[in-house]
Amino acid sequence: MRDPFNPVPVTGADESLARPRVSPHPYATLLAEREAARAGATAPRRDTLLYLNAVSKSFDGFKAINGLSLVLAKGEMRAIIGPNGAGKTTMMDIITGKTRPDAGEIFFDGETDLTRHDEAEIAAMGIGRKFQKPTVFENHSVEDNLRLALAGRRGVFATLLHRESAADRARLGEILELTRLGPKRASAAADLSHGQKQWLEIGMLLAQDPQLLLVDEPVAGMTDAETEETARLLRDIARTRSVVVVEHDMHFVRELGVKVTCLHEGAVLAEGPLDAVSADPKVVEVYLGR
Ligand SMILES: Nc1ncnc2c1ncn2[C@@H]1O[C@H](COP(=O)(O)OP(=O)(O)OP(=O)(O)O)[C@@H](O)[C@H]1O
Repeated sequence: MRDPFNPVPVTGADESLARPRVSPHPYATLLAEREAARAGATAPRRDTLLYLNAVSKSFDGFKAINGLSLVLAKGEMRAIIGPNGAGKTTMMDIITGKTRPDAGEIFFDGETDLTRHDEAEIAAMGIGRKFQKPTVFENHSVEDNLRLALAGRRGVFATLLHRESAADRARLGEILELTRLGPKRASAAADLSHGQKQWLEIGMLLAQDPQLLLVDEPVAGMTDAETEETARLLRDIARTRSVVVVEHDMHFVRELGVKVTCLHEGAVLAEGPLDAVSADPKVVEVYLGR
């Protein structure tokens, strides 16, 4: 027979089911509410690859980054523009753990708090950074540069003992094709053009299979043809991973055809399609007022 005040049947097998229902303790209710609030607060960052909220960083009292908030979706490519000193490099330094922020939140892939990790850990998590100047091994062939990068995670001894697997060979072929360096695979890196060296370095980063690639002024010093090819290359890369590109060259940014964030004095001044951002009077003023 069922207890009319307790619809749970008394079976005897599980005594917990037989206990009468009581209202939760007010403290339990408070905890549940807090948990729900926390889940609500973290919901927006779950769908994002990179989440910066109210990030600040001062150098000797000067606010290089000042309440910067930025959200990058999984699989998104974003162009970051802004006049000299806007905080673009400092932002990249903070994301990659080279510089620690004074305040603010930075989450990677929804849940990982980047402010609790150092540079090496952040790189190992899948955030690759391409600096402006290419740093390839000049005396090695294109292929060997990529092989070293592919083997990078194994460590030096393991690399020396390692025999190239079919998977590595396939990946090498993919990266050569993606970076437009297939015909140059046997050439020494020293013999590549400036643009090709940049592509090789991008290929070396791809060998680490990053989820997020940060690229600092990739087309500085490139020919117009190389600049256009780099835009295509980055668009190809962004099919499988997220990319943040810092760039001054507006022709190149237009070629990328992605959402643009304009930084100024360490915060976001404007965000949206390039045409809208470049027509924004605030943006025009900071660029013309330089
Ligand atoms: N380590 C540091 N010590 C002191 N000041 C710094 C340091 N790093 C950056 N700054 C200052 O912070 C501000 C932002 O610099 P940052 O290099 O991030 O700008 P940027 O947008 O990358 O500029 P650019 O386009 O010229 O590379 C600048 O005023 C710079 O002088």
